[in-house]
Amino acid sequence: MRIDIISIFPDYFAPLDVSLIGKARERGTLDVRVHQLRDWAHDVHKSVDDTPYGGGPGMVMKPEVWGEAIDSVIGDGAPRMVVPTPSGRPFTQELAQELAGEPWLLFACGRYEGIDSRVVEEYSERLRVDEVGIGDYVLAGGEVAVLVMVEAVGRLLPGVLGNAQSAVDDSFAPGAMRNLVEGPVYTKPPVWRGREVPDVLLSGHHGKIARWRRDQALRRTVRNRPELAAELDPEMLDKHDRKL
Ligand SMILES: Nc1ccccc1-c1cnco1
Repeated sequence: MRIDIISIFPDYFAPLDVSLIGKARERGTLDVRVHQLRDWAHDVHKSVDDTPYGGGPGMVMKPEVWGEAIDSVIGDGAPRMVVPTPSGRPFTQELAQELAGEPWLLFACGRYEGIDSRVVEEYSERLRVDEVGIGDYVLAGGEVAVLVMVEAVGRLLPGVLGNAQSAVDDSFAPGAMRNLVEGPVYTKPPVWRGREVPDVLLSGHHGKIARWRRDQALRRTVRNRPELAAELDPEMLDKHDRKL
């Protein structure tokens, strides 16, 4: 997979040089290219934003600069374009799985009050463009959102995770864990400050362990994410005697 990121803060993406994503880049599984938007700003101040039409606070990123940058980066190609924005569709594990199936992604990182809306309009005629939010809070720019999305997508690519099974067991993963968060996890020592690991996990009985884990996942989902629990099959909740 190729990923292009256009931003006025390319250094924000240094974390993509390390850990899982860094190794996937070294192996060639992932080809991440970060571009400085200002390279396509031609005035002496390399300005990329201006005051919003209609007035109001903040600044809006200029369409000309973005148009030149995107045209230069994609050429005649047609990557799937993702624009992080607080007003976008929610980024979910399902969307991460979908994006992980794409051969080429282009992330357009806006800052300030956003990118002139004609940029999405322009490229929606030629590319699949998704405006995507990572949560209901305000960031200074899209860079952090892109880091979140690249990590969530990158770890789903073949060979990136040491054990492909863990992607299946992930919280929210489609299939058995859909609308469920993961339950508690434990490792050695078996007793720590007088606190013991649940016996079932030491039993070696895989069926019982699987049932216990699912029960714990249900309990935690009901406790921490009641809105997800509400989506679960009521039979599952009754069977596990779940009380909100
Ligand atoms: N607040 C923001 C500002 C700029 C670009 C993205 C965001 C964002 C994305 N998801 C939540 O917030």
